[in-house]
Amino acid sequence: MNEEPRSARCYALVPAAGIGERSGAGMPKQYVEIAGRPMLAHTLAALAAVPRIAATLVVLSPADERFEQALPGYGGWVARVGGASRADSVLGGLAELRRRGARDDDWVLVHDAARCLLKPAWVDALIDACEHDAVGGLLAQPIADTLKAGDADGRVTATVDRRDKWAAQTPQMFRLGLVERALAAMGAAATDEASAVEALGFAPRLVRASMANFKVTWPEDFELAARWLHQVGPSSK
Ligand SMILES: Nc1ccn([C@@H]2O[C@H](COP(=O)(O)OP(=O)(O)OP(=O)(O)O)[C@@H](O)[C@H]2O)c(=O)n1
Ligand SMILES: C[C@](O)(CO)[C@H](O)COP(=O)(O)O
Repeated sequence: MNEEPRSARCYALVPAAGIGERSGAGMPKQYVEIAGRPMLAHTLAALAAVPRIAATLVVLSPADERFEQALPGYGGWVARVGGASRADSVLGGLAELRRRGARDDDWVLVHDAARCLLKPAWVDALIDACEHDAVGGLLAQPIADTLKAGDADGRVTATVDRRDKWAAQTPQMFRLGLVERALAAMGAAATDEASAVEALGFAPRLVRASMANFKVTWPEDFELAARWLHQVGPSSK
């Protein structure tokens, strides 16, 4: 079938099919209320405030029974195609984007549901930096602390040179065709999209964001995120 010519679009894909084990919340952490709204609602609001994103797809677990109650009336794209690993969930979402008309050369910005402090301005900075790039890239933050390697007993085994080290964040922005091929090749071992793309021999662009774009992972992170949202307010710019 011949496809109508059009310029590349930007889609967002939000993997939200995890169980949040490390958070200790006793429920998938994306539904824990932070500053009066489920974490996932904050994340989706930030993406919705980026006009260059044509549509956002939320990837849920097939067993998810909370979404409709947590985000009543949500009008965006939702698909219950999550898998056992984050990479599986993203791959399921990419196939769903194709079913909804996305093409090989469209950009996909994969963003963790668990990074609920995202600011639209950081997403715009990522798109500005990557939309004419041959590979794509990711938000990231240079490491500010001295970096240690440790053993199973919690003892330092080495101090690691941090000068060229960055903490990878999301969104991570790649062409649909490239990131799909990369994740399919690497499978569940890919903890982010960039590592899969790197394994194909490409060098994704690092786009500096902020430590505030942290991933709510541990129990204490909920309070940190709530304080931020109460003091700074929801992500509108
Ligand atoms: N099988 C999976 C695992 C993770 N994720 C999503 O990937 C993002 C980042 O993963 P992480 O912070 O590790 O979340 P969880 O897997 O839920 O947490 P944990 O590892 O503590 O169980 C989250 O938005 C999570 O919902 C997903 O969609 N599908
Ligand atoms: C994608 C990610 O947030 C980049 O830092 C991270 O790799 C997710 O890791 P997790 O193992 O799912 O916590």
